[in-house]
Amino acid sequence: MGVEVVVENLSKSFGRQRIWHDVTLTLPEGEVSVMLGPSGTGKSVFLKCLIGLLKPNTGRILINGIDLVRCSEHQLYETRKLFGVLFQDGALFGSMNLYDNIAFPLREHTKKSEREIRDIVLGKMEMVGLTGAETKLPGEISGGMRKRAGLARALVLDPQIILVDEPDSGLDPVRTSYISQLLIDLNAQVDATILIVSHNINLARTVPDNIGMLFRRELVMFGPREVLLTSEEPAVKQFLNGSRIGPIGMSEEKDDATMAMEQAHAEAGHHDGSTEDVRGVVPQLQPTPGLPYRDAVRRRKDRVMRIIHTLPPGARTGILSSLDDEDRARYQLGTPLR
Ligand SMILES: Nc1ncnc2c1ncn2[C@@H]1O[C@H](COP(=O)(O)OP(=O)(O)OP(=O)(O)O)[C@@H](O)[C@H]1O
Repeated sequence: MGVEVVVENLSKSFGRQRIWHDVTLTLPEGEVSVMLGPSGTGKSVFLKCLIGLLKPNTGRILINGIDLVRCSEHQLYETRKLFGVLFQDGALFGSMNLYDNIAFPLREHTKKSEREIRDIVLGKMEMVGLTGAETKLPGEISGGMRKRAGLARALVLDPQIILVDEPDSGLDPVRTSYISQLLIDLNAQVDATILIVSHNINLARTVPDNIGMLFRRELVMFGPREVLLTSEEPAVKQFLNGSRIGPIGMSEEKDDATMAMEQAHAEAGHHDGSTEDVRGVVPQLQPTPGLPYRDAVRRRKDRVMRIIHTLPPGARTGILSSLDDEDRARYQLGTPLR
């Protein structure tokens, strides 16, 4: 299972340029979180600080009791092994085919035989829907496929924390929905802690368990998805609606069988992730039918129900209306009026 990441009073400047300060949040173990924010607010810098590629000026980043800001080089090296990172462009080597790109971390960091490597690489390629593309070069495939290949490579060392920088960048809305579904499916299968940096509203509405937002060099908020999605905070409302009014200034063909299967899933009530001018809390994506249940869902419900009395009314309503009869019995809430 994924590990918890605790960030306390983190600040980062480059020279005299303050990027953000006093950022405090916890990425709960095995849950999916999204960090939103307008361009240039330092989301990528935040990811790089988490993995130790950039050093924050003050604050702590605690993982398994180790503070990454102050630990030794050896501890940082060891802790980094817990991470898998998908960079914006996939960061693939242009001269290597997908198989060798994905095998690269295994050949660099492990003593596994080529036979073991083959099993792992093909397994991860299947997980991200790239079976059969082993010999393709990164330059020969679409942006969506490159993201998938980058994700497969991020997964080969079985990370407990997965950082994803703008999975939607350069993708059309349909491919973005597929990547969204893939991230939820991955979480169901590997139960890793996932942090996604994005400014895609649909992805933020439908994928994460928790959402935060950076704006004006601060973390405006971070918490259960229902809090941000029902927030009256002007910057948050404006951002979610993609409006100019507010404080923020200026692959592939699908075959018939797949289409029929997806239609059947939709008719069976599986939400497809689309949101058309929807306000407030929309249903969260669920794993594709046939995949395991996301363990994070139960853990998050327990966690959120413990703090629900501290949350704003809109968030409380959103959380309570997402509970089914079994949940209501579990949390001793009685039967709602229908
Ligand atoms: N290594 C660096 N040295 C100096 N300044 C940097 C460095 N890395 C990032 N910055 C600055 O930090 C600021 C935040 O950049 P960052 O890429 O984190 O923003 P972002 O929120 O991820 O933006 P976008 O959504 O457009 O990708 C920018 O002003 C950038 O120029």
